[in-house]
Order: sequence, then structure tokens, then C-alpha cells
Amino acid sequence: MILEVRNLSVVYDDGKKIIKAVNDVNFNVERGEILGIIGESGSGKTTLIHSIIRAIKPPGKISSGKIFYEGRNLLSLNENEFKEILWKEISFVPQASQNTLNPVLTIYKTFYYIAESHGKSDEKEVKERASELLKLVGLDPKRVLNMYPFQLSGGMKQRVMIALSLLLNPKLILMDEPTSALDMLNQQLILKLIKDINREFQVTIIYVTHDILNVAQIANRLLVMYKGYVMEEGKTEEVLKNPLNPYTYLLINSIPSLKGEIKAINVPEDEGIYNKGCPFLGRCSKSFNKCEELPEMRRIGSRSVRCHLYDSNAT
Ligand SMILES: Nc1ncnc2c1ncn2[C@@H]1O[C@H](COP(=O)(O)OP(=O)(O)OP(=O)(O)O)[C@@H](O)[C@H]1O
Repeated sequence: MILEVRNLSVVYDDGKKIIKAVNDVNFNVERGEILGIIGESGSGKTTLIHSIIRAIKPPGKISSGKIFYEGRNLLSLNENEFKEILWKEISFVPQASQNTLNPVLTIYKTFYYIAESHGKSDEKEVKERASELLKLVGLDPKRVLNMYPFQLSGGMKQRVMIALSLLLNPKLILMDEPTSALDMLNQQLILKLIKDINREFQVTIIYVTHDILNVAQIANRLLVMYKGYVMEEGKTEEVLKNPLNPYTYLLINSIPSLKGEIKAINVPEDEGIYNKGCPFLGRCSKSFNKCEELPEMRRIGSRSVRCHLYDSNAT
């Protein structure tokens, strides 16, 4: 196991409103796997992976929990200890990452500054490593290293971000919606690239998306989130073939035939009156009295599910 998230909760409290963005989340990430985290917009996916890289800013706050990376709790390391881990052990491809490249730096300088901040300031070595990585992601280093971000297409920028994430040979890469701003062809190319990187370098990947078809092509396991709660977890093919949680069932059955994006789920909107109980209570067609209590995560064979429908089967 490379990462272990235990009882993680995150709240945003601006003094007027409290949003419980991540609620008592528990999961493990096995070495070498691709874990897909799926859920609609607002389900807490970005907040969850920002917690891992300690990027939660006020009014956000990690209210409880531990995140163990190779046995060390990331949340209790001091700044210097954590700096040693970021990029070198764990790297991050952010959401809308095409817009996160510094517009006044050439691509080479961007590589150089990250390497330099981790004690690697030999220009020749950095250039060689950057060239090797750009080639790996299908870009011509001779052209691209001297270019500025505005001279690159969205697909090229996304490839640069993936190359950058590999710069210091991390063991774990967190990717937040890495294909969301790309056309279908580029999405498929990036997915193939991520799968190749995972296989070739044995890098563990956490891939966050609202696009279930997209992630199902590459993820070994899926974690389904709703309103900050994990609703279901299991091997990709098992979850897709036999979703246990009514929310997962709806997610899968809302896939339009041509494209996997979850645009709308064909159930009534949440009326917003259910502050306790199952988070999906307001929209679930299978709910019954017991659902007014929050269901615990139950283990069913190799799967886990949060739903009272399985109470009697719980082991
Ligand atoms: N900086 C912030 N201040 C206040 N609330 C926030 C902040 N960031 C996120 N939230 C709230 O936390 C909840 C979870 O948001 P988050 O961005 O983590 O979800 P998400 O599943 O990643 O959605 P998306 O795919 O749209 O990014 C939402 O209700 C969101 O409005």
C-alpha cells in the first residue's frame, strides 16, 4: 500500500455558511494501481486530493483525519519534510492544468525552476531530462522547450503538464480531470499516455473525474463520491457490471451512448432538506425509513458500499 486515507473530513467555513466538502473518507491506494475517483461536480473530489498535497486554503480546513504516505502521516510533517515529498514522491496535475503554466516562462524554464527548487540546478541535466520526458509524451523537445505556453495547443499543454509531473520520478501522481478541456481524440491520446506511464514506470495514479466512461478505460479500481461521502468502492469491472449503491447505478445508467460525461442524472433534484441520514436520501428511489440514519460503509466481498439496502448482507 502506498497511500492510506483515514477518517478525513474537510470543511469550508466562511463565517456565513459551513460546507462539509469531505466527510469521514477512508480508502487505500495500492502500489502500481490506477484508482479512479468519480462523482458529480461538487462531490468533493478536488478537495480530497488537495488535502493529500496539503493545498487546502482558508476558508477550507482539514477538520479531522490522517493521510499516510508510505507509513508517514503527511498532515503532521513540518514544511521542510513535506517539501521533500512534493514533486519527488507525490506530484500533481491540477484541474484546468493547461492554464497553470506560467505564461512568461518558456517550457524549459518551467522544468528548470521546479528541478532547481529541489536541488537539481545542472542546466544540461535538466535539459536532457526535460527532452526525454517531452519525447515520452509525444512532443518534439527541440521545438517545445523554447516555446511559451500561449504557443501550445490545449492538448500539448496537458502533455507538458504530465511530463512535468514526472520530472523528479515520483511514485504517486494525482491527476484532477486531466482530459476535461480536451476534444475526444486528445482525450483518448492522453488516456493512453497515462496508462503507458503507469505500466512503464510503475507509477501509482489517482485519477479524479466526473466522466465515468473515461476513467473506466484505465482505472483498476473506482471510488464513487457523493456530497463528500464515499458511496461505493470496488474493482472497475465489478462496479460497472453490478453497481451496489443506487447512486452508482444512476451514474452508470446516465451515460449517454456516445460520450461518457455525466451531464444530468435522471432523478429529482435534491430538495436540500436532508441534513442527516444517507446523503443520497433526497434523490434515491429505493429509500426506506432506515435511510434517515447515515449508513456506514459496509464490506461486501471485495467491495465496499454505503447503503442500508445491504445491512442484512453485511459481513
Ligand atoms: N474555496 C472554497 N470555498 C468554499 N467552498 C468551497 C471551496 N472549494 C470548494 N468548495 C465547496 O466544497 C464542495 C466540494 O467542492 P470540490 O471542488 O471539492 O468538488 P469537486 O467534486 O471537485 O467538483 P468539481 O468537479 O466541480 O471541481 C462544493 O460544495 C464546493 O462548493
